Amino acid sequence: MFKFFRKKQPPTPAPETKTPPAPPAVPDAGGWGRHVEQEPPKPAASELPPGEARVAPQTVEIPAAPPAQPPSGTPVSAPPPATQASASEPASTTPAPAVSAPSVAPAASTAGAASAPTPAPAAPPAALPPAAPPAADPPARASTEPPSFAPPAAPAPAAVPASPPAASAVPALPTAPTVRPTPTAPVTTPAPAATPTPVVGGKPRQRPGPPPTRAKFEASAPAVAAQEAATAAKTSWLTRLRSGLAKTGQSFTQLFVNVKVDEDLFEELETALIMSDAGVDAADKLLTALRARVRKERIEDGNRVKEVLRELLTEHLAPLERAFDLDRASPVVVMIAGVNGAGKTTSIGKLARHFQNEGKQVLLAAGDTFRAAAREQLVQWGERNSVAVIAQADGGDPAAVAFDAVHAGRARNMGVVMVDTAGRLPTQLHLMAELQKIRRVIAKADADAPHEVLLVVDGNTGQNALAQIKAFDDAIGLTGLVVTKLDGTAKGGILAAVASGANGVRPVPVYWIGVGEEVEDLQPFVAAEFAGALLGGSGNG
Ligand SMILES: Nc1nc2c(ncn2[C@@H]2O[C@H](COP(=O)(O)OP(=O)(O)OP(=O)(O)O)[C@@H](O)[C@H]2O)c(=O)[nH]1
Repeated sequence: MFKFFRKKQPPTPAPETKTPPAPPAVPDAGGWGRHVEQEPPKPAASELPPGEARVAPQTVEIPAAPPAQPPSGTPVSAPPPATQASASEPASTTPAPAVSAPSVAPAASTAGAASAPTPAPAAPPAALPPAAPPAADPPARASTEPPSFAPPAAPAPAAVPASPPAASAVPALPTAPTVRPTPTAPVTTPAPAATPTPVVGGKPRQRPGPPPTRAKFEASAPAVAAQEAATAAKTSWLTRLRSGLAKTGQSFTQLFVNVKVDEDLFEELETALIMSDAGVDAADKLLTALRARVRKERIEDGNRVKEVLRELLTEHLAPLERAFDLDRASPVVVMIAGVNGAGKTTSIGKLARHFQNEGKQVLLAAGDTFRAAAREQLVQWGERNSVAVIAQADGGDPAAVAFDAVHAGRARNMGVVMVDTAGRLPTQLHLMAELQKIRRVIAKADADAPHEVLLVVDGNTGQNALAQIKAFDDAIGLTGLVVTKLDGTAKGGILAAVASGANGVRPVPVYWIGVGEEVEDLQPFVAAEFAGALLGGSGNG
């Protein structure tokens, strides 16, 4: 199904009702290409009049798909759909006809046609009839919601268009052809959360308090095996973390080789800290404390100085370490923001897996309605993890998507709802206002939400990350950070700068750090591990 979704359609006759000129086809329909910074395809939500007359394409649910497609032509014997939808949504979604494979594939065609918001996409359909504006009156969306639940369509587009969602007046997501011969078997999405098969550890997190540990990323198994697996995973993670931060680590390591402990060493350490993006404030603070310890303990051994520095750095970073509480609400609504290409969507995909491993059911909201590839990317992650995705066609209103997703998440007793948003620079004020609107609208669906507002920061951006954190924090009140790409040219010291509140930044907790593109490359931030890796030492497990 997803293959079909991804299939790029020639930008031609697809959605007839869609007024806006279909943007040119995106050269990179694979969905993984980094997109260029661009203007939004529509007036930012914030710019719309209060009654916002844009017709939001109807929100649809792109159900979780089974990882492997059945061989085409093979009738899929309907595994009694324990799907999310069936579990939580009553009759309407599960019904017999079984065949309906709407939203998804069509989304492909829609996406295909409209999936080219590359340069400066067209304005939204001005002429289309107004639809329930989420901002003005979000609750109204609920009525239009019943996101059609679609069993994954077979890849090959065939002739049988399935019944489309509700509103056909809206360009919405068309229907999905399906190949299946027998209408009996809803090739149903293997209910993700309900059936914690491959991915899931199954047991809810017993979290209160303790610092994050790696063990949780291991699937549950017999105790011993799980323990071993956890140990192996941890070792592997530390190795990756160290290798990600190797550049900085080496520069510190060299300083301590056969070194005489004197003022020259402190000066070199100060330079190394500043070069690592730790900033002057953090460097001063750390070295002042280090000098004091060296004096007090009469340390003359370079390795011991390094150990002490690691302890001090750990203490310095500790306030940023915080366990992510998955049990505080149901669902925990997580809004994710960041500049373009920071790694938001990828991180959401990884986190979805991690949360599943914690025994939580996850629902994703494709709130990046600006870049078609972003939605496809999210759907792909959803497919991998058997997680449903709430989406709209291109040009949809991200706030509406967020609203619908939170609403659906509550109705279905999801554990976590993660809302992706389009990348934006803090200087794009109208887009920052749009982000604020998304946050407000989420709160209309659930007064306590979003429970977490995370900023994804590319670790390679160095000191510029501080400006990003401050701007996003001012705009939407961050509750946490995800720092990605620490495996690249990142120097890692930026976290020390955050911890020291450099440049007026609030020391926002760092929930996760990423050192690669694989799921296991995103792990909870643990101050001691990070300090060890940054200094090129053996890190503290
Ligand atoms: N090396 C490395 N690459 C990463 C990491 N996290 C994300 N990426 C890659 O960064 C690229 C951009 O990631 P996305 O998730 O698309 O970023 P985004 O913030 O959603 O992008 P926009 O939607 O354009 O704003 C992708 O190629 C990811 O695979 C990481 O920790 N390390």
